[in-house]
Amino acid sequence: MDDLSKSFVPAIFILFLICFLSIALFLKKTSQAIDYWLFLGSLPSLARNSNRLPEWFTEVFCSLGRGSFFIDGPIFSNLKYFVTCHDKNIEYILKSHFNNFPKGPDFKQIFEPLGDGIFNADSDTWRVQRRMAHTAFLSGEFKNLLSSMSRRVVEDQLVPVLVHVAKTGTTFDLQEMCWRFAFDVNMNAVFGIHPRYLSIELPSNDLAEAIDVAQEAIFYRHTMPMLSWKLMCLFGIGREGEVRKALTTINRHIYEHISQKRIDMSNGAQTFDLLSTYIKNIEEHKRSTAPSPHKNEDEFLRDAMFNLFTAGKDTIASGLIWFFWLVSKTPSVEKKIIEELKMLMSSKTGELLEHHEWPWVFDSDDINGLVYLHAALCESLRLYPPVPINSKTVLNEAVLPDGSLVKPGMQVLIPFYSVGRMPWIWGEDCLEFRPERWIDGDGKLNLHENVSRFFTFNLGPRTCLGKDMSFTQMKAVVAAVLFNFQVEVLEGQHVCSKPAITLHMENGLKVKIQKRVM
Ligand code: HEM
Repeated sequence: MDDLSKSFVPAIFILFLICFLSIALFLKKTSQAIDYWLFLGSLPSLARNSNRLPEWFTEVFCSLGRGSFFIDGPIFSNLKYFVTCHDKNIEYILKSHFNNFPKGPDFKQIFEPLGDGIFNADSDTWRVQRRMAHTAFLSGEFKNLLSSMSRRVVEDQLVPVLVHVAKTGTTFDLQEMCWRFAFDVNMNAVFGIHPRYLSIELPSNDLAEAIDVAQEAIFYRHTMPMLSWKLMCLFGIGREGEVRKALTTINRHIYEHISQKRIDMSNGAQTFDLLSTYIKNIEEHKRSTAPSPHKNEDEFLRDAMFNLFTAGKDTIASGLIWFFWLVSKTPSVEKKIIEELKMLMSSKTGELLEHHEWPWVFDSDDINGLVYLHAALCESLRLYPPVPINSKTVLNEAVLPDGSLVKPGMQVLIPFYSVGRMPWIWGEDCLEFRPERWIDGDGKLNLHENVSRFFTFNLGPRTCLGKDMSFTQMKAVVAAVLFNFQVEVLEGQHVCSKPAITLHMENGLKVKIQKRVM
């Protein structure tokens, strides 16, 4: 063979191989509803859809017609995601084989502003946090505080603001009101503080703003290679520079609240917020002989409180805003909610509706038992789960109930958003807002039937601790708003979700309200 042929043969072989791989990969691309590129894997698809992951995952599941798929990163990277909305897989990962699916080291680094708080912790650190939080949430005093405080914030802050905008006929952003409400209620519940962020003047609040900055940066960390945001963090530039400043503000506020609380408690103040409960718990522990589980008490309290606060604030606001939007598009549901509230009011007061005082605020204990309102909230949380995607890391290789093989170090993504939108889980009418699916033939809530497919509050040992608290707060707001006001969502708005860890609206929800005439 001459020299020319010698160099031609390998070149032709390589060309043939490339053609073969390209055709194979092209075929894979067209059959999988998610692009697969030579060398790059599915990274281009992931990047293109990174600002609409919940919607994109839902589209992929529907076009594949099955509940799981893999996303491969570039050929030489170890990036590999397993995405699943298969109900049996979810139960396996979150419940029956919970220990094999921790949050993992990457999660902890991305969410490092949360410190060692409950969201960011695994194994023993998590167990300590979970035990303390569980005790605090279950206490009768805390539950009482929560229901009286939800009513107070609605009565003293939310309703007066809404009466004001109704009288002036002003257009306003309902999402912002929900944010402000959730901020105030959770400051009360966690720190025992009354910031009045929700008031007619719509004041600014540096803590609220700093938390938003930190949360946004955490979200964008998910979309970048770790090395790049870590370098930005090291040099304090871009979003990472803003996070540094935001964290200084957040820490200053939280440490101030902790030391003020200690002073108040040593002066004999009786408070039942979560911070007080934690401090009492730590003091009791010190009196026992057991070694303290906390290296630095204030740091422990800072992490614990910051986690509890962020857990409650954004989720409640998100749950509320999508609910109001769905109700505005479904007048039949609104009508039934108002009928239920009217009946409650008449039964409580014996008054004729025409004579009731306006605005009217319900007691949390009374509205907690309303069946249709509860069903409507569950239905909205199914379609718009405030935490749209949960993520876990695989510890040991496992074969999941649908036969998928997951390997150590792989990231598992569970899009709760998609779970609520799969016809094979919720039926062909899964995209309809139909609270009736939560009510049985006897007119009672059939939560039991939905327990194995409604994952909005997570499942298993890490189930949300604030579920009851969330319903109490959301019902208090919904009852006050819908019973007293007619909410008109302005036409022509583009309502879509914002890329974030919790599901918010990108452009808010502009509304006008007026007094409801019964
Ligand atoms: C509609 C409102 C809410 C929804 C949909 C919701 C949903 C969730 C979800 C999906 C998780 C699991 C997160 C994960 O594993 O990373 C979670 C955990 C948690 N939630 Fe909620 N949540 C809501 C409101 C609240 C409120 C008001 C609180 C009270 C402060 C709260 C406290 C917690 C806590 C402490 C955890 C951590 C549980 C653990 O890791 O052991 N949540 N929640």
